[in-house]
Amino acid sequence: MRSGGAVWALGTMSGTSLDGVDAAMLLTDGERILDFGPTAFRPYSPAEQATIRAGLGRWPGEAGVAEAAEVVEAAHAELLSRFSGAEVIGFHGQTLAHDPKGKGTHQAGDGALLARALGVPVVWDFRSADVAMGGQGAPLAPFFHFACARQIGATQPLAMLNLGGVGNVTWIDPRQPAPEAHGALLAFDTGPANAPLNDLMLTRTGQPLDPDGATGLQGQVDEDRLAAFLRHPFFHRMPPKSLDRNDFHTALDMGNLSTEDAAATLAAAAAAAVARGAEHFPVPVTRLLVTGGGRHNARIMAELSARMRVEAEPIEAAGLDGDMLEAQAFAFLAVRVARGMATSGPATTGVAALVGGGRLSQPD
Ligand SMILES: Nc1ncnc2c1ncn2[C@@H]1O[C@H](COP(=O)(O)OP(=O)(O)OP(=O)(O)O)[C@@H](O)[C@H]1O
Ligand SMILES: CC(=O)N[C@H]1[C@@H]2OC[C@@H](O2)[C@@H](O)[C@@H]1O[C@H](C)C(=O)O
Repeated sequence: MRSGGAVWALGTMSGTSLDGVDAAMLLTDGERILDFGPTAFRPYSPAEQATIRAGLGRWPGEAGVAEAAEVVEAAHAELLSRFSGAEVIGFHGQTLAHDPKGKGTHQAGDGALLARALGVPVVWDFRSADVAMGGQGAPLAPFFHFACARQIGATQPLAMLNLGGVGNVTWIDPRQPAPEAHGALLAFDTGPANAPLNDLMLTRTGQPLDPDGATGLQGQVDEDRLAAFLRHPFFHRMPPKSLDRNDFHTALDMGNLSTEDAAATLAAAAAAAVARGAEHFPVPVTRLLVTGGGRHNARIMAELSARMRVEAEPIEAAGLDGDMLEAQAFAFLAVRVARGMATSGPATTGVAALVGGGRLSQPD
């Protein structure tokens, strides 16, 4: 990869919802976004998804992990071979386990193998260095969110909220000179987002999600269960903080509630968790831009607008692509890693100092 100026980078994300792999091209110098390029999505087949699911919660060397990694690598190799012109690839891999204060963080998939298969340098293992230095290892998108805020011409503090399996929010002050600057960012995982709702829908209806929030829109929120959920110790921790996909499993038991009421309650829980998190924002935001699949859930969006002092808008309202933002983030971060720039800091992961995580593997 060239050492200066903007380059085309190709980023990927295989998220906690296990639906598939996103890939996106980005023209960037690691500071600014010069252009957005083509994007693509490759779903995991049910069999592939089952293999990955069997590896969830497992650590390198444990049963099922090698098989999950093979699925992840093959899916990425197939998807990424459809692109051309990238000088570097940012390969996130699939998080199987995340326990930053304990065993560490584990993303399945070998970037060195992909570099050889694709003939392009690959940056990967983005989270380990941050965890090794005492950080949460997540979220990592915030430095990219800062660049996005600049790119859309924001002049006042705003928030970008990703509602995937887990939720994560970035508070941004675009008046600061750079994401590393003191007071530019505050980021953290907000709580569970779609994962518990997907699990409920699958168990109760056989459908993998609540389409557009239609089921939740028909139900009533169980306020007692919501209040019990908000008593979880996670909400009493100061940010930055991060979550594993299943950290809230027992706190979100919907018992014998009807499917409609359970879906409404889980949608409200996702939104209430964000509102709780927003109490930590240094100053209130002028916009709440929502990315990730949860922005399609009308019940979650309505609950967000009701619980925050600002309307929740899909990030498309600002001209950004809510399906591809995470993949674009890892394209951006790959360029930063390759150029020795920081990818996280005290305000985004709680790490002691600015860190440039990630390993760079050359094709030969
Ligand atoms: N039309 C829709 N209606 C309701 N929910 C939807 C819709 N489309 C997507 N979702 C929800 O969004 C989820 C996928 O979101 P996304 O792709 O942002 O997650 P991810 O990137 O895998 O997760 P994470 O960001 O936690 O790693 C789906 O599992 C589903 O719950
Ligand atoms: C450990 C891990 O993979 N975390 C993911 C997950 O998905 C959403 C949320 O939990 C966030 O912390 C993170 O991903 C995004 C892309 C991030 O690092 O910014």
